[in-house]
Amino acid sequence: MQNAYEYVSSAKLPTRFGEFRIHGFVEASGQEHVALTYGAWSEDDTVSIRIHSECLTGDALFSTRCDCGFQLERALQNMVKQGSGVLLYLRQEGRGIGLLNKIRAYELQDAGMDTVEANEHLGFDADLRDYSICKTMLDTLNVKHVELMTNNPKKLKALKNMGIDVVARKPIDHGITDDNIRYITTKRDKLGHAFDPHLLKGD
Ligand SMILES: Nc1nc2c(ncn2[C@@H]2O[C@H](COP(=O)(O)OP(=O)(O)OP(=O)(O)O)[C@@H](O)[C@H]2O)c(=O)[nH]1
Repeated sequence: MQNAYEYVSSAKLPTRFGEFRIHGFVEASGQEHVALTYGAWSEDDTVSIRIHSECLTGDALFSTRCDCGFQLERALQNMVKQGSGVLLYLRQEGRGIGLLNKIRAYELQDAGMDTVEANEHLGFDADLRDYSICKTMLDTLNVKHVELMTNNPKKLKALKNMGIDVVARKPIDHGITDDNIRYITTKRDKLGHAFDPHLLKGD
């Protein structure tokens, strides 16, 4: 493989929400990522996108410890409702520390630490994610102008730094539960996420 990131192949992906296409990408390290697309656009259009980092527990195992699964579902539903959109699904589990380290971090959180303290106790930064593959993915999918579904300012900054025109941010305040309210307020207070204060009034 000559480039740091490469497109591999695409196929139909029917889902419970509608029929998407799935596009595979690989890093030089061998790490695999996927994008889902719904509908069609041209280069001048602003496309609604979600960049979502892997969360096996939330996305596939129905966990309510975090808001990940709720946001993933809402993002796909939004794309279908709007008639088009792109999901960049990045395989950087646990904000980059990996699945088993996330479970170690959960054990520390069960004993009283917050999500940032737990990462740091394990010797990791609070957030180890890298968004550089998004440029290859968006270029391959002919997306130049985006509306990003996120509450995370780091994702907006990363896209702008790689030359993507971020036209707007669309909040994705979905899936706040009693189980994840501390996780969400810690994201707001320590990681800089934007949340509608009305949704967090009970914290
Ligand atoms: N280390 C760690 N990672 C977690 C924890 N809970 C969830 N995660 C991970 O956090 C990441 C959340 O990713 P996203 O949903 O893309 O993004 P976000 O930073 O919350 O930003 P939004 O776009 O606003 O949702 C996933 O990789 C999850 O696996 C936790 O307690 N500790």
